[in-house]
Amino acid sequence: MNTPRARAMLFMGRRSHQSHAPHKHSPPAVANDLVISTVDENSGIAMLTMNRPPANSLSLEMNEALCYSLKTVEANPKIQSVILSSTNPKIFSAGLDITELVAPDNDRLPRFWNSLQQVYIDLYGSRLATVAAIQGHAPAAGCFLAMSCDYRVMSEGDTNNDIKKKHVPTIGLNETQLGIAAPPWMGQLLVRTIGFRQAELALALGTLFPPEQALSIGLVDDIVPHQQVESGDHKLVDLLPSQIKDQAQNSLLQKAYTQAQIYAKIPPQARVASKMVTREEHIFRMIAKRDEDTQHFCGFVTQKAVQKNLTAYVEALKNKSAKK
Ligand SMILES: CC/C=C\C/C=C\CCC/C=C/CC(=O)SCCNC(=O)CCNC(=O)[C@H](O)C(C)(C)COP(=O)(O)OP(=O)(O)OC[C@H]1O[C@@H](n2cnc3c(N)ncnc32)[C@H](O)[C@@H]1OP(=O)(O)O
Repeated sequence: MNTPRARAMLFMGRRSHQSHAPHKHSPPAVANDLVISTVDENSGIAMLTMNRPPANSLSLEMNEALCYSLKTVEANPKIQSVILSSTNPKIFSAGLDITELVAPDNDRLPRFWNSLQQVYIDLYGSRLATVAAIQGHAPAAGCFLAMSCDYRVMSEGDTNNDIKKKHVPTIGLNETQLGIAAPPWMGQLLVRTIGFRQAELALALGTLFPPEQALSIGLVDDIVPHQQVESGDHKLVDLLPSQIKDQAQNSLLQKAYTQAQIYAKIPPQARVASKMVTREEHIFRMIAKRDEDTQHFCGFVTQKAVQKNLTAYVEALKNKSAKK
């Protein structure tokens, strides 16, 4: 697998194993509205908008929809950049769908984990320039999605004095707060993003960072004030479906779009080659340990003590939501 040809194919949007019979890790071709895809061939920019209410949590189907949408956009040679965003103004993604982990089905659990691994392989190794537009919370695997992109722009949130309207999003790998640990490849992604010591602290404490702190440690590349702008000055907004059009008229997506334009102007071969330099080793190391990682995950999650923690956590989430 780790040959020059396999490496090049990974980053050119094709997987070396796809030329053979369907591989057990290949996500099935799914088409649904869990991820809304908007493509503007004139600018070379596309947008994938996560649309799984209430929290864009990552279920098996959501992971498959993300991979499918990304691959479909990648197959269009006119597209060079993609923006990853959310239809929920307050949540980018709440991370793994915790209900997948509670009293799991023996057959579905490894398929679920494989689908998450595939999101990492496809997104972190995409030939496209990827920009995360983080409008709301991005805990755990929500943070992982953002870290798998090339650039992260985060909204400062609504710091309105009215406490009811106030909303400050946070981002980070908070797994230890749930009594679980981020898998090695996810934790390593944090190390690669913010450096060893900051990551060591953040992983142990399960820190969720508000936008300014996230910027200061390099977890995001830019933050923008929460504000509406009069109108989009780019064509992509005009193409968006009505359900996200209003939301798109904001400074966050404008900024993400500007960054996507900057990437789209770089000669693609050079941009992709430079991405390979920093990412291929990490991706291939994960692929080599993929089955081991799945076994470890399934063994860990099905432990009695872990099940007890997770059940209590889901209960607490539901109670909190019911009290609103
Ligand atoms: C060495 C170790 C090797 C292997 C390890 C093995 C295994 C470990 C696996 C580790 C990987 C973990 C990665 C993860 O992603 S774990 C998931 C972590 N996610 C969270 O902790 C986020 C939980 N959610 C929240 O904190 C809040 O919901 C949030 C801040 C995102 C938004 O808050 P808000 O107040 O706006 O909304 P809520 O009312 O809380 O929620 C709205 C509804 O959404 C449901 N919800 C929220 N999050 C999830 C989720 N992650 N999964 C499923 N459902 C979720 C919530 O229940 C509400 O639903 P309703 O009750 O209204 O129906």
